[in-house]
Amino acid sequence: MEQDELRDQLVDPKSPINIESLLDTITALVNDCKIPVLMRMKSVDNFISRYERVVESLAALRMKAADFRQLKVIGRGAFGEVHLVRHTRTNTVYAMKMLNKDDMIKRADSAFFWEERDIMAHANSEWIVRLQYAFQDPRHLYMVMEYMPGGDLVNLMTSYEVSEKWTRFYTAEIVEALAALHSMGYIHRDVKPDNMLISISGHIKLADFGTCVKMNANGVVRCSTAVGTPDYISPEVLRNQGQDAEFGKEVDWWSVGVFIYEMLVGETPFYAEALVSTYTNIMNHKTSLKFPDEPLISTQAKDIIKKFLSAAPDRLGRNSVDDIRNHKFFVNDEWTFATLREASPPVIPSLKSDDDTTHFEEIETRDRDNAGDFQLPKTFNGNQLPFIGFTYSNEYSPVKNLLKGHGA
Ligand SMILES: CN(C)[C@H]1CCc2nc(NC(=O)c3cccc([C@H]4CCCN4C(=O)Nc4cccc(C#N)c4)c3)sc2C1
Repeated sequence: MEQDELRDQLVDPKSPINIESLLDTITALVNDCKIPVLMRMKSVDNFISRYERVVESLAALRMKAADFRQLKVIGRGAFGEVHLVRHTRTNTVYAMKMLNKDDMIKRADSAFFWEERDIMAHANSEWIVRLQYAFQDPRHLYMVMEYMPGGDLVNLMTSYEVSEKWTRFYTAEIVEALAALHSMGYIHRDVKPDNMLISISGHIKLADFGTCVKMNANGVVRCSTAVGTPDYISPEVLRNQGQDAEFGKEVDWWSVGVFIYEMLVGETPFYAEALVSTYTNIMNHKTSLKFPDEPLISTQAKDIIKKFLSAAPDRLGRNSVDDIRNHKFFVNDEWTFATLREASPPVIPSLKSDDDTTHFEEIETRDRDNAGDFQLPKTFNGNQLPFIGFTYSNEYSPVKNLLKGHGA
């Protein structure tokens, strides 16, 4: 490998040997070896005494949680929370997602975050929430993302009576967001109003990509675990519980059908008290899909819902997104799919300040006795290895500039 080719690799955010990944590696090795039992071995003890100080000074130079002031908890998921934070150096607010490494190691579930990191880091799309930084410490992964002060569409649906006009706008924006994600080669698999966030301008962005999976060359994924939220899950993903299923991006278009129905009717089409009944309704969607007499729903709205909530081979969007864009449901006199970004959204969030969180539900802080549940491993488990390479910064860090010969 030539000299300048190696240097290019060291500064390429997509290279597995970029400088951030190499610094992650030495940090992970020290943290995984700094265990009393292991340090009885001469080689480990010598290594730690040479590198422990180096890694500590490195951590002080790199991005860390202490660089951000925690303002409010604005969301919670299976392995962590999202906090509204303010970056002390730049005074900018961000949404910072923290994932607990212990939980992921314990449940052997420590790979799902790569898709989320890569999509938000490299999408470069106005339809996808942007990742500003990703970093880590021995206990957590951190994703510093743009703050979406309008909250999610669940919050909007509980705050307003959503008209067909509004539904048309938000559906069109989600169609463009999913088209962007699919064009990157990913399927979302958990499209639901919770993952549709409203920006300061009132336009929508897709968020929470933990369930995303990369399509193969034929545009399908083989994966048995049924991922997603019951109400929005497609029949083909449900049917192949456990077995090795093959499905494509049309699973996301099914969820859009559920979303349109929910915005217009006020509840999801296959909802039932018992989860197993919801599944039955989804499997029998041909007969279970019903439209109530109230509220009145236009024929074109019913038509597009039926075309999304149909069997995978005939589902709208299966062949091309244009089949969706050309559906008569979207015909209106204010915008087209080409001018959507310039159209004025139904709701422009009213905000008193850059850290206004009124559009987010109150979340009780979970007082986890952090000290309690963290025990030092007894031997080398390599618990830090799954997270090497996660660190990312979308600006040139001083180190990268140095390597590129631009000076500090
Ligand atoms: C089972 N395995 C395979 C994996 C399947 C996928 C998966 N996803 C997880 N995900 C989480 O553990 C998690 C943690 C915090 C927040 C959130 C979301 C859910 C609530 C809000 N949220 C979110 O991402 N919000 C967000 C995102 C971006 C910007 C803004 C703002 N403003 C807000 C999710 S854990 C896990 C296990």
